[in-house]
Amino acid sequence: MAVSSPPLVKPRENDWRLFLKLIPYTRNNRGILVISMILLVPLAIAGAVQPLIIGQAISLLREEETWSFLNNVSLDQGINILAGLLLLTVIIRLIFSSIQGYLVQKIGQEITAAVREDLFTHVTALAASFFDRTPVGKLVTRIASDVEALGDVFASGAIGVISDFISIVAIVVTVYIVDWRLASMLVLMLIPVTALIIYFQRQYRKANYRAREELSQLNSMLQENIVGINIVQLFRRERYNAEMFRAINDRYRKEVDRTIFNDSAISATLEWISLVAIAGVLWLGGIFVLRENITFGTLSAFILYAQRLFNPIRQFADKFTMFQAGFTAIERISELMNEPIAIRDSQTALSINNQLDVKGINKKNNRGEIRFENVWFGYKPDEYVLKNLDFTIKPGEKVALVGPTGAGKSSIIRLLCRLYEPSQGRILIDGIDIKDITQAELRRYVGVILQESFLFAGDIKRNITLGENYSLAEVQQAAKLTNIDSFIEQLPQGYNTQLRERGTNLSGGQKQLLAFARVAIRNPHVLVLDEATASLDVKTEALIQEALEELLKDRTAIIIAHRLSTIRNVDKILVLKRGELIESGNHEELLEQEGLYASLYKLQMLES
Ligand SMILES: Nc1ncnc2c1ncn2[C@@H]1O[C@H](COP(=O)(O)OP(=O)(O)OP(=O)(O)O)[C@@H](O)[C@H]1O
Repeated sequence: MAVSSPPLVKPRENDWRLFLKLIPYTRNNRGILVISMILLVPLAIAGAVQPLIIGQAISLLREEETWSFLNNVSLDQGINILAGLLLLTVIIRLIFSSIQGYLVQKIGQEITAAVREDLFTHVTALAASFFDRTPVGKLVTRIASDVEALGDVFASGAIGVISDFISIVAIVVTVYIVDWRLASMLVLMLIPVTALIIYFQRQYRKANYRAREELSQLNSMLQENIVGINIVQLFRRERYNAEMFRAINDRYRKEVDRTIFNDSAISATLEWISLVAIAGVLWLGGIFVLRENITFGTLSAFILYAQRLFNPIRQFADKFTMFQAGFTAIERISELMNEPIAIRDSQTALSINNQLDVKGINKKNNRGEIRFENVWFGYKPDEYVLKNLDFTIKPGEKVALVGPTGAGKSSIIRLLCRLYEPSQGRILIDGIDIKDITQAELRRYVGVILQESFLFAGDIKRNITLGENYSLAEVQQAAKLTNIDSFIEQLPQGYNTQLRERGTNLSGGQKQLLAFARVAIRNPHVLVLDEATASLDVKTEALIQEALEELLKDRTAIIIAHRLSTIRNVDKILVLKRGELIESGNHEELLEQEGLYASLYKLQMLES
């Protein structure tokens, strides 16, 4: 359980480059995207002319110079026309902004859904070694809340920023048309504001990245404690773990505090500067009015502009903070997306389909041969757990792997199924390097039953078919073949009995029985049992052994068992010690050799 402070990972990729990664996701929504962009133009224009109309109304009342078409109408009529125009701009903004808001949210949701889907597909394709080093909570945070943060960017930010930008441009252009001197003063004030905002944004971004990292840790710890709740409670680790949780929680809170500080600093700067801008306009504009350079109406319009100019900037800044959070999210998501899929189907594998002849049409006599050719393997480079393994298992042969804990038995199975790849050497099935076989084909050919099988939430039938297209009759037949049909039928709803997540409403042995049916239905040519019967009681084990004899007929089998009495009848026993193959032969031969196997066997006999 890692509780140390995560290293500060500085944002590496250029923000806009990160953003460009999302462009392919807009493919299906280009039409809507274009419409929502077009709607921004009338929205910005309607917003920019409002202060002008109000300025004109004041000028009209003060009998100053106004737009020419107002000269020919009475004061009443003029005010009515201006009020009507103002109302029109309000209605345009109201209607267009709601349509635009809806469209943008819609695109945002679609993009996030697509990103989430891609991420899920990618993560599930990653090799076992990736999952060895990545905490589950971290992955869940990335797929769930980072993608959500990205969604926020689109839902309320992305197009909004463009909209704010267009509003700022529309206002700047309008003020320059009305009076360039006052306009220049306003624009000059934007420079220090922008500099300050950029500074606070940067700080925000860093703090936000750290906050997300801390959140990942928080979720990892939470997830670990929930999954391991039995151990936590049995060993009374509640207070100790709560203390660790408090430490991570505290670090998370501090980082979030920092983001809030920077966010508030931006709002405060803008609040302050917009007041200064209004004061500036009043001061300079007041001088111009006294010199009769400009009208009262123009001055009023400028005061409104000063206020309005900083409004979109404030929103711009607000959204920018959201953007920064979004960039952090994209960065973390793309880190995950860039994680290479270490074990891929090779071109050879893809080009020659059905090499292993899963259905067994061609190579009837030579099926299920396994060969390890000088195989070396380590989970970490240069720390070999399997050393120079070289053996052949003939078609139809039943072989047991025996050896002390940590000898490397399970690692052999993981290599055979290509969950990991050998550091050196080759593994061949029926004479074909497993690298040249698609993973789908290989895993169909080799059926594995582990000591503990994982069950998914859903019914029994689905836990056997795992979503593949098997009929109920086939499921029943597989259950019958493994002698577990009567167990399933006595469950309240038979094959439709709902299982809870991880199969918590079944006993360890019952879960194991389902695992047998799950493999039997797939009819693999090579069967691997990794301590598969260890959690069964003697009676059930006998039942399964009987079924196994049936199941193992004409198939190659590799059996790992600590109880040596269960493997006495196999054709060959391979004895491993610290990753090396030290003995091989059948039970009698090995007893005669009086090596490790003989001593292990005698020890177990004495115990029993
Ligand atoms: N995912 C992993 N990452 C790093 N090291 C691992 C990993 N899995 C196993 N090991 C190490 O590899 C060695 C062989 O483990 P393996 O599980 O193959 O042994 P085993 O013979 O099946 O043991 P057991 O009988 O206890 O199941 C052990 O020293 C173990 O610590």
